[in-house]
Amino acid sequence: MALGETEIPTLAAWAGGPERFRALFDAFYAAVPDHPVLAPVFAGMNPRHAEHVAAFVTEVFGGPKAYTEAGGSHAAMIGHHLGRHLTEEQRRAWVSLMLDTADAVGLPADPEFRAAFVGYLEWGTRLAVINSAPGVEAPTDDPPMPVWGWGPPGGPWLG
Ligand code: HEM
Repeated sequence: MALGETEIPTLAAWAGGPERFRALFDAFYAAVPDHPVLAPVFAGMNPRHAEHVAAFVTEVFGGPKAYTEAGGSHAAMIGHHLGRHLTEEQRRAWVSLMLDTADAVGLPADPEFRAAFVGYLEWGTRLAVINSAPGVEAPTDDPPMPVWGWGPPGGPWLG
C-alpha cells in the first residue's frame, strides 16, 4: 500500500519516537561541555535538562505529551530563556551542533523530514533568542504548545 493511502505518520513517529529524541538530546548535551561557544551557556544546566528538552520537542512533533503531563507548558519553556541574553552566535552554534548530532544518532535523513526538522530548529531557536532579550517578560496568558507538522512536502520521502 502506498503511504498516500494510509495515515501520514507524525514527525515524532517517523523519527523513531520518544527514545530517539532522548538519544538525540542526550548526545547533544553530552557534547556541549566541550563546545567553545555553548559550554558557558549551559554551565549551570539542570541535570535533567536533556530529558526535559527531548520531551518538549517530542510533544511538539506530535508524540506523547510527556512534557505537559509532567506539568510543563509553552509558557514554562519560554520562562527558562528569559533574561539569558542569548546571541546569534550562540543560536547558530546550537543549530549547527544539533544538525551534527542528528546525523550522529541517525535521525531520518530524508529531505522531507529534515526540511521539517530544520524549519522547527530555526523557528524555535530564534524564538528562544527573542525571549531571552533584555526586558522581555514572562507571558501573562497560557500560550498553547507549538505543533509542528510536515509542512509543504506533506509527508515522508517514499523513494
Ligand atoms: C528549538 C529550540 C529550543 C527548545 C525546544 C528549547 C527548550 C528548552 C526547555 C524545554 C528548557 C527547560 C529545560 C528544563 O526544564 O530543564 C530550556 C532551557 C534552557 N535553554 Fe532552551 N530551547 C531551545 C533553544 C535554546 C537555545 C538556542 C539556547 C542557547 C543557545 C537555549 C538555552 C537554554 C538554557 C541556557 C536553558 C536553561 C538550562 C538550565 O538551566 O537547566 N535554548 N530550553
